[in-house]
Amino acid sequence: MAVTPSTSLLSFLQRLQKTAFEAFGATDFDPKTYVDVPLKFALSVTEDAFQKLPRNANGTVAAEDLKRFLEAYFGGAGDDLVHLNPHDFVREPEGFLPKVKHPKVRAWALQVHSLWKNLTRKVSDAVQAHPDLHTLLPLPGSVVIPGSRFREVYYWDSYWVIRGLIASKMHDTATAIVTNLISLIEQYGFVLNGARLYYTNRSQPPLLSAMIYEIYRTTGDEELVKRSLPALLKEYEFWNSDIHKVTILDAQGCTHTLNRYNAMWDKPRPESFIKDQVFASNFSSVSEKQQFYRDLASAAESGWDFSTRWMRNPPNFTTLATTSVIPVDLNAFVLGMELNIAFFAKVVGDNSTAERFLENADLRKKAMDSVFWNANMNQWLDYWLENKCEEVHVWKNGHQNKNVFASNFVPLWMKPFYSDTSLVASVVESLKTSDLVRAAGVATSLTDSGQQWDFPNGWAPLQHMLVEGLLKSGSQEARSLAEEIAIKWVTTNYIVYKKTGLMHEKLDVEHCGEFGGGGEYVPQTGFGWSNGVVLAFLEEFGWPEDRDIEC
Ligand SMILES: OC[C@H]1O[C@H](O[C@H]2O[C@H](CO)[C@@H](O)[C@H](O)[C@H]2O)[C@H](O)[C@@H](O)[C@@H]1O
Repeated sequence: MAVTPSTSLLSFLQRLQKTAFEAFGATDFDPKTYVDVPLKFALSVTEDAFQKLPRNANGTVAAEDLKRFLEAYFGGAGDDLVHLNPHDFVREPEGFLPKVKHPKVRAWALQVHSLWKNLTRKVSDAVQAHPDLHTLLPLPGSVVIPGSRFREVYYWDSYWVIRGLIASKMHDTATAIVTNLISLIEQYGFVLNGARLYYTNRSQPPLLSAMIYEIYRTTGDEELVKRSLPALLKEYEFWNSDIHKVTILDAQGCTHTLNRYNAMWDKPRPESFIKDQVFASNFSSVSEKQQFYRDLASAAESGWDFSTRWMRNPPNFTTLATTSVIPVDLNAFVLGMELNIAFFAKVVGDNSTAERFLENADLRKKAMDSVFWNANMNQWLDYWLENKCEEVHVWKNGHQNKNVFASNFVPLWMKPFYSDTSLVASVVESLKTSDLVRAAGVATSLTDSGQQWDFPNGWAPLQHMLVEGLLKSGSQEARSLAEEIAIKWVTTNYIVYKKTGLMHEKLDVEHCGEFGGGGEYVPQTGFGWSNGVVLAFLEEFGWPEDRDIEC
């Protein structure tokens, strides 16, 4: 199985992380900080000084000594990404959110819009000059980061950041993000989870073609389409290579090819090294540990890190088996990629590529109908593989995951599904009665596991995909449900912002006006995709003067 080699810089920073954990203790400890800090001197010099630190009998370093060492030998985490004033930012762009009439909501939307200034960064010249001293990867253009501990650009977050930037009329900043992601494909063959050395072993939900589609739809930038197409074809190969590909023989005897998440990593994630090792200590053999680490990193590749969606026996975390799941949403995203590539190929006049990708999309649609669709629940369900090593898996009814997740409705975001009127009617009914739609938005799942991609958390990207899918269907009932969800989501973001002065990464959809929690790090603020989705919803639905905004 493919594994990306580790580097001596990462191995050293992992040792530093462990030493810091022992010296400073668990309270307020964020392991990611210690793999993000830039080195001031060559690795050999830094390692040498680290070796010479005084240690007590059990090998730990005193907190004061470690603090002094950190100050002398490292910059601050995030110092190597410098703030940048986006040149296309204006305080109130012409034509900004024309349907938002309520003065309070409009004033808040302008504040959210102004957050792009806080979140826009450029990789410092120091990284370009000495990449060996940084885990941050050099990028050609400006980026928009999610915020707080997420101080680098992320793949799928960027889609919703771009949707917000488009509402903010910041097309150049949006294009610069795409240019960076394309440069990652050129160098690594795929878009990384994020632009850090420790993310080079995995991707994230593939939405680059959707970003380019949205920018093209707004700007008509054919040049962008032309230079993106080769990179998209390369990315498509990555997702359809052996590690991500699964073949299924369905109940009618037809063979289908679908995709799964599968990170090229079988060690603890450097950014969460200690926690991963503690969980892996439940396994005795090396191969079991390696498989568990691969499944952890693959859950990170899915963007849903972590969730009962990937557990054989939820909520037991050590039963995580992401690579044994064929995920509904991933295949919907790849279907979208196929349609977008076909569209772009037409734009540049490459008709044979367009034809080929329309055929691929058609085959994937059939595969999704056959493997995921559950006509009793009127949802698309993830499929659990019995034995991952089989060349061809024989489809079995009992292997669909009957638990309800927001991802079970993501195919509705894609044209072949939202344009089927009778299908839409049954899916809308299913979503309404699913229990997912709560006081403040759509829940991620119905299981309160303590993991962040589960109940009661609601995430901006999930709200947006469902709302947009419902809207695009054109059905009146679907539109009403879309508007109901969007109003709930905007309201809870507004109230939380008024209470805390911040935009949050995830929200508690059971309680309007509360932010979310759970998972392996403290709740983060900033926050790229939340800002993007609020602006996109306000652009679409507006906010009338006579509608109060309260929980
Ligand atoms: O450090 C732990 C994990 O954090 C990231 O995941 C979460 O934040 C991302 C940025 O907003 C988001 O894209 C992802 O959906 C979140 O779950 C990171 O992507 C993981 O790889 C990392 O292990």
